[in-house]
Amino acid sequence: MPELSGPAVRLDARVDARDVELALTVREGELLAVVGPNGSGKSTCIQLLAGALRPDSGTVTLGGVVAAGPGVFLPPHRRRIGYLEQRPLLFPHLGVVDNVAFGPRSRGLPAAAARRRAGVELEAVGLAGFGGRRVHELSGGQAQRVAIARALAIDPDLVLLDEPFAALDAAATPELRRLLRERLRGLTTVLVTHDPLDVLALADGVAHLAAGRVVLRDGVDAVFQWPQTRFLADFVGLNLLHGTAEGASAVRLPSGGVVAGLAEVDLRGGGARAVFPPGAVSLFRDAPHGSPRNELPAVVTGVEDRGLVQRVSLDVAGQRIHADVTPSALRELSLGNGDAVVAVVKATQVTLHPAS
Ligand SMILES: Nc1ncnc2c1ncn2[C@@H]1O[C@H](COP(=O)(O)OP(=O)(O)OP(=O)(O)O)[C@@H](O)[C@H]1O
Repeated sequence: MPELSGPAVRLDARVDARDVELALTVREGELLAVVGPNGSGKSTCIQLLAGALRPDSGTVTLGGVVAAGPGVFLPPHRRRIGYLEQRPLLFPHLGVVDNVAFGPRSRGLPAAAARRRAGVELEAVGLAGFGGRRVHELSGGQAQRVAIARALAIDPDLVLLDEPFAALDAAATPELRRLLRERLRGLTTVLVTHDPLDVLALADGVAHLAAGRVVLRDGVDAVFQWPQTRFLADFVGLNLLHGTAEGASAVRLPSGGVVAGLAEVDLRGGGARAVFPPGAVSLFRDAPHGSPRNELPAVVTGVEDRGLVQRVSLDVAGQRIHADVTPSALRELSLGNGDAVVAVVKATQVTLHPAS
């Protein structure tokens, strides 16, 4: 079979007035998370891809087609892009099914076929039977599901997600993340987010933007274990251990240890990650007897004074985690680099995620 030529998305474009110059590629079927501080260029990135903004120089290539470049500019409706924003922005004068059918219809599908397609998409987001509803009869979470159905009903070449859960109440978010994870499988996607859990649950890779430039492009595991910038370290703020799923509620590390936790999504075997905050880790010189908790043999690789807490960096058989301990606990343990310790974490403080 011939190799697919080039990435699904290639952005290499400059917007003079914003001093934004972004260069990045996204592989076919990859979900790339774009993160960065306020004003770093995340929205500009989305606008360039969507066709809401024309670059002053450079090119935007989508599926091998130049969408923007010297003498070329495809407006949004000529790009096959599924767009999901913080707010669902449904047409208030149309019913649910017509909101979803609008895209396929305006791309030339006959009315009946477009409505059939809309029905399939609504069913896939758990809203079978909601087609006849009015938009104002939906909850915030249901409206966002309709927006997902609408975004995917056009068979997009590229899906853009701009803080898709930011406006939802926290209780609705895990279910929607699960749904998006399932619905986006195999679709090339760019996700802008301020939430590390979105990155964990959805992303294959991460692009870190600062001052209008891509300063780092890395895999999710690497970003969590070895954040290369202060921003990323603060952004992730969580420990991640990579391994393979062991049953429904544990991850087996390559070194052999097992970390039990709580799984939001069915792990289904294969790669899996255990995630927990540094504050959930206690350190001991020797394994505490009879503890039902996760115990991980580790070696101290550094101690950083963070004011109220001391952040201890630990090597767990080649993977890195952090423990936040009080200054007095650190003094009691009198820890130094190279010391062997046992890191203990309660299973209820560990969440487990499938690794894509
Ligand atoms: N409409 C605009 N006109 C001129 N400059 C703009 C405009 N929108 C954004 N900028 C500038 O472009 C740069 C990138 O902004 P952008 O909105 O892309 O950042 P962002 O990462 O999305 O920020 P946030 O997290 O606050 O949404 C910033 O310096 C910003 O001030």
